[in-house]
Formats: sequence, structure tokens, C-alpha cells
Amino acid sequence: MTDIKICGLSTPETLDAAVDAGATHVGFVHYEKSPRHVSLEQAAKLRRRVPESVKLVLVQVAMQPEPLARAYEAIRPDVIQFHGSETPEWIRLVRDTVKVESWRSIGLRSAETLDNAKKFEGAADRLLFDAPAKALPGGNGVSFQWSLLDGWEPFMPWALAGGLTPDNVGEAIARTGAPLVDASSGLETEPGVKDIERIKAFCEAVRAADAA
Ligand SMILES: O=C(O)c1ccccc1N[C@@H]1O[C@H](COP(=O)(O)O)[C@@H](O)[C@H]1O
Repeated sequence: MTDIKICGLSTPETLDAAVDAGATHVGFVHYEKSPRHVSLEQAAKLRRRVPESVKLVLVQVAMQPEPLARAYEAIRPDVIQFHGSETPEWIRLVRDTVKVESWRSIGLRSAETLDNAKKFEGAADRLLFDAPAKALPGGNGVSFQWSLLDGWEPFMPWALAGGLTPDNVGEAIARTGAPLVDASSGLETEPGVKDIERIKAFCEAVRAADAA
């Protein structure tokens, strides 16, 4: 079964909807420039609603050590998503210090970017392929060329992100064989406002692709 991450959640209602619809991962974005930013106080409150069976992902962008340590203490995520220019050394250090699963996003522009991802082997626990950064480092609702993954042989766990919606996720899974799909802006009515019906439709589309 394909794992599902619903990201950029910021209200109890949409968080509960994602859990009820079968998300295996839920994500909170702690990045002030994002329309999905949640404060540490909000995130800590929401965190209490996440059942143990669902993994909580903290999405952050190149945070400095002290703020990152504060965020980790406040939220206690199961996963930290590094969505900036973080080096393999930094990710390894954080992972070894707090013993938390770590994902590194990669903005896939070309076959060369895919080759460069190799340097995160042994440092991150999962690669998250997304479209290249635009106005924001992520959460732009844009897909990359899935054909870049044709013939790619995964050397570590990975996930697919970038512009996924209820309408295209089935094709994305069939085309790439992604073991985990991650969606945020494709499930919104406006930036930062998640739509419960779209969350449900996304999870149903993933399950339909699994059954196909
Ligand atoms: O969602 C954001 O605002 C965001 C900000 C900074 C870094 C990452 C962000 N989101 C992540 O980007 C990918 C793709 O999102 P989308 O589905 O294309 O909107 C996903 O992992 C989001 O969690």
C-alpha cells in the first residue's frame, strides 16, 4: 500500500479529516514565509490530536540549530523534513543527536540533480522528490517531470511530492511506483486553506491506484 502524507495542516478539523481518511503521515510547516506556517504553540496543540499510528512530519527550511532544537522539543515530530539547502553532514548530525527520522527534499530539475541526491545516502532516511523551488522552497503546487524517474533505481527510501492532487495522483503512482505520496497545495481552496473533501478524495484516489 502506498503511504500518504497530507501536509500543511493547520486546523484540528483538517488534521482529523486527514487521519480519518487514512493518511499515514501528517505534516506541519514551521516556516514563517509559508501561508501554511504554524507557530510552535499551534503545532504543539495540534500534535496531541495525532494518533500513535500516524507519523507527524515537521517541515522546516534550513533552521538554525537552536530554533530547530526548540521546535523539536515543542512538537516532538516523528520525522523532520529538511526542505532547504541542508547538507548531508547537518542532517546526519541532527538525526544522530535527536534520533529522529530525517527526510531531505530534492527539487528535481534534471538527471544530474537525481545523481546528486546520492550524497544523502546514509545521512537522510528518505529522499522526497519535489519540483524545483519557486517563490517558496516547496508547497508551490507544481509537478516536476515524472519521466526523470524513468529507469531510476532507488538506493534508499523515497517519496513523491510536488503538485499532487486527487486528479493526478493515480497517474503519478502508476508512472513512478512511488512508495509514499505527499500533497499540500493541491488539497486547498486557497493558499493555506485545506479542503476536507479534497483530502478525502486524495486518499481515495491513492487507494484506487493501489487496487488497480
Ligand atoms: O507548504 C509549504 O508552504 C512549504 C514551505 C516550505 C517548504 C516546503 C513546503 N511544502 C512542502 O512542499 C512539498 C510539495 O508541496 P505541494 O503539494 O506542491 O504544495 C510538500 O512536501 C510540502 O510539505
